[in-house]
Amino acid sequence: MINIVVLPGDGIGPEVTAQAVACLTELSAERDLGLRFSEHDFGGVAIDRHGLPLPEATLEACRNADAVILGAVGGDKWNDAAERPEAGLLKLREELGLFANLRPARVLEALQDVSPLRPDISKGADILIVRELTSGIYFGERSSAHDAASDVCSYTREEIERIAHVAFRAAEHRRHKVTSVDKANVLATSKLWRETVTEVAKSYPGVELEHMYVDACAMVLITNPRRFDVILTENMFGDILSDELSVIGGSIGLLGSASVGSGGPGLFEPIHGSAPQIAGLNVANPAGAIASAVMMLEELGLGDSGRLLASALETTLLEGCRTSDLGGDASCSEFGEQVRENLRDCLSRSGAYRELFAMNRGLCA
Ligand SMILES: NC(=O)C1=CN([C@@H]2O[C@H](COP(=O)(O)OP(=O)(O)OC[C@H]3O[C@@H](n4cnc5c(N)ncnc54)[C@H](O)[C@@H]3O)[C@@H](O)[C@H]2O)C=CC1
Ligand SMILES: CC(C)CC(=O)C(=O)O
Ligand SMILES: [Mg+2]
Repeated sequence: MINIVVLPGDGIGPEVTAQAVACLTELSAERDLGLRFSEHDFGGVAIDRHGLPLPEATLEACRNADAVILGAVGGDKWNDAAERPEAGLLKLREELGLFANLRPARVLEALQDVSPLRPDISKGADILIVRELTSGIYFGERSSAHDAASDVCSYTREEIERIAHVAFRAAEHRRHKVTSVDKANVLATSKLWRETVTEVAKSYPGVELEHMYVDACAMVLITNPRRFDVILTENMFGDILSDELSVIGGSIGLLGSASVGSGGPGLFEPIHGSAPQIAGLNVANPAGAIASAVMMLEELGLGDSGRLLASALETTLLEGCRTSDLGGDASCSEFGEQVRENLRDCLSRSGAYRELFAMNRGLCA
């Protein structure tokens, strides 16, 4: 049995996670994966029901899980809460030791027409952002008085080393290039970042390292995205750059992510937020949540099943099924149902192949 905790969260979170979980449920039944799901309160909905965004029971369930699926949290409704929903998310990432956030993005041929960039600029762009997730300014001390406020940004060498290793290892399986993004012309943390990444790079002679300032990177992402393979960066820069990157491929609704770290359960969530303006309308794009489910299957060692789901998702987009963020009129649930339809197709073809291989093996024995 594989125990998956589902945290639907707020806004469009429940709508998109429902589609991802429905895909996984079908896949699990067909391939006998033994996935078992349990839902828990998290974010604004947990503030309403329990007075805080990350109740102890939810945290305990996550700690005991094999993987955690999250929708998104937050919304203006909780602006004045003692602890905001987003604070619960930071705490969950920290408690689970999830220091590495992997955010892959590709410009799919099927969606080239919705990329805001000219095809000669964006065609074939394929980038992995490796974002440090449990340190930096989001985790530093905060102070706030009537006329002044401060947020402290700090990094240790060890925190930079471990995330740098993740990026270099990923690049070894991709196109062998890491662009480390910082603001080392100004920030002390960035100077340490650059020095440490340069040192770590020596252990990966087959991977090219370049350094780039974050302001320049924001510009190059939209003028020449194909020059990037793996982008390695700190927490806040990675948060901002990944939203920018998502638009190159058509919509923020497309991107999934995996947060992993110290060997416990990973957290799998789309990169977008709770999009309160479109919540409850059944129009959100669930592709990012489904892409996160694909990453979860890979992380659980179920890569074959992950590839089937990825293929069903890509076929759905190829067929022209699109939610409104991509200029289409499919609803969130219609898009999810189409992915499942294509998944059934992939499953029956993979079943036929399995039978054929078994027959071949029999013939060759
Ligand atoms: N991981 C998380 O739980 C995150 C939570 N948030 C929270 O979400 C709330 C809203 O934040 P925003 O800045 O508005 O960011 P957002 O990502 O929720 O929305 C930005 C824009 O993208 C659109 N959008 C987002 N996801 C979409 C989808 N799946 N399909 C179609 N359109 C989509 C929204 O309608 C909006 O126009 C805030 O409370 C914020 O703190 C923001 C980012 C991540
Ligand atoms: C609470 C925020 C840091 C969430 C967010 O924007 C993200 O992780 O992308
Ligand atoms: Mg973000």
